[in-house]
Amino acid sequence: MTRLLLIGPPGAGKGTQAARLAEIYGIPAISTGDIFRSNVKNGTELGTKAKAFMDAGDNVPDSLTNELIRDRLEDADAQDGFLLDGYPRTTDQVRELDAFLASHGAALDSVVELEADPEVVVARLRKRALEQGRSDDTEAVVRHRLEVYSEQTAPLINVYATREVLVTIDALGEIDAVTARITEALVERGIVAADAPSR
Ligand SMILES: Nc1ncnc2c1ncn2[C@@H]1O[C@H](COP(=O)(O)OP(=O)(O)O)[C@@H](O)[C@H]1O
Repeated sequence: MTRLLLIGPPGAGKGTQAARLAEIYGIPAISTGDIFRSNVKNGTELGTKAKAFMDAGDNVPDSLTNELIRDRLEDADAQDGFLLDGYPRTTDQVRELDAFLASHGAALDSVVELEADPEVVVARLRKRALEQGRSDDTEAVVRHRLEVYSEQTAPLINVYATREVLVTIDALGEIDAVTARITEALVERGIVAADAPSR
């Protein structure tokens, strides 16, 4: 049973690491960004409401996001653990997640912060824009997403540090090396068993 959360600026590699950690630990990776994007693609009501915020690089309103996560965390596959990527992003979302977990008698095991220099993440996102063409990867929107991150999301790192669940990982370097840093740190802290695979 592992309940993990990945936090870090856009472009730090949360999505990439989330997919790998989910596979290693056999838990679902739940990415609010991916869920919103698939709703936009499928033209759902939620997608229609979220699209303008996403294209501007702003957070989707907490009410929509909280509802979506509440539903997703009720799914059968999330009952034995999960890895949240991109949620919570605001103090209101932290309160919502705390209340949800408390009402299920659960708590987060660890919050993994992926730390990366802002200029490096801008460069990474520019490269991704060329390769994948995400509509929120233009330079101006990327810079705005970084501002939104430092204003609304970065303060959450202190909240989790105070609760002593924070693990800070250097997100620079090879993808495999970053995954290994995370899995080693989780073993060191006794959050996952030492015989769990490390890659
Ligand atoms: N927890 C959330 N709360 C509000 N909006 C969100 C949340 N997660 C994702 N979004 C929306 O989806 C967009 C893309 O999110 P994401 O894929 O996590 O990208 P990144 O972290 O790389 O900026 C965000 O800019 C925002 O509009």
